[in-house]
Amino acid sequence: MNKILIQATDLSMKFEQKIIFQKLSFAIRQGDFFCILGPNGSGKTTLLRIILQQLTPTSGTLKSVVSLRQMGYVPQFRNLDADYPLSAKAFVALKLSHSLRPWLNRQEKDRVQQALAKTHLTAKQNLRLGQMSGGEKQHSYLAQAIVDQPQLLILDEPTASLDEQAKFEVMDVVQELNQQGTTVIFITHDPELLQRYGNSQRLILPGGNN
Ligand SMILES: Nc1ncnc2c1ncn2[C@@H]1O[C@H](COP(=O)(O)OP(=O)(O)OP(=O)(O)O)[C@@H](O)[C@H]1O
Repeated sequence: MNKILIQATDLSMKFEQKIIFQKLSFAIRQGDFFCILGPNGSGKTTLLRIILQQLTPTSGTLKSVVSLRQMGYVPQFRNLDADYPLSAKAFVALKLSHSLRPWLNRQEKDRVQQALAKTHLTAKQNLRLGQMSGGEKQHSYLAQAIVDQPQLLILDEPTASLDEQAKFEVMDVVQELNQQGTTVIFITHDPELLQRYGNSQRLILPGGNN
C-alpha cells in the first residue's frame, strides 16, 4: 500500500448551527485518483477548503503530509470575459511570479513550457484567455495548477459546463498526470466521468440540498 498523504478522522463541519457533514474518516494515499461525490450542498467544496487549510473543521482531525505549496488547485469552471488580457503563457507564469524578482529565470520559463506541453497548449500559448474555448480555458487553469509540479492536484468539478469532447480532453490530461505519479482529488457529479476515470477511491457525502 502506498503512503498516506491525508488522513481524516471523525471530521465534522457546521456553519453556525447547520451540520454540513459529520464524522468523516478517510485516507488519501500517494497515487490515488480520489473522487468526492454527493448532492448539492453536501459539503464537497467545504471539504476541499479544509484540505486547502482555508477552513478549520468544527471537530475531528485532518492530518496532511502535503504542504500547501505542494498542492495545485483547479476551481469550478468560470467563464472569463472576452477582453481578459492575459495570454495562456502569461496566465500560467503568474503562479511563479515573485514580488522581488518580477521576471522568470530560465528554469521557470522551462517549467511554464512543460506545463503548457502537458496540457496541449503549446501552439496556443500566445492566445488571450478571453479568446479561448471553454475547454482551452480549463486546460490553462490546469497548466497553472501544475506549473510548480504539485504532489497533489485538487479539482472541483473542473469539467462542469464543458461539452463532451472538451470534458474528456481535460480529464485525459488529469489521468496522464495521475499515471505519472500526481495524486488527484476530484469532485464530480458526472456519472460518465466516474465510470471512465474514477477507478480508485471514492468518498460519498450523504447530506445536501441546503
Ligand atoms: N462560509 C460559509 N458560511 C456559511 N455557510 C456556508 C459557507 N460555505 C458553505 N456554506 C454552506 O455549506 C453547505 C455546503 O456547501 P458546499 O459548497 O461545500 O457544498 P457542495 O457539496 O460543494 O455543493 P455543490 O455541489 O452545489 O457545489 C451549503 O449549504 C452552503 O450554503
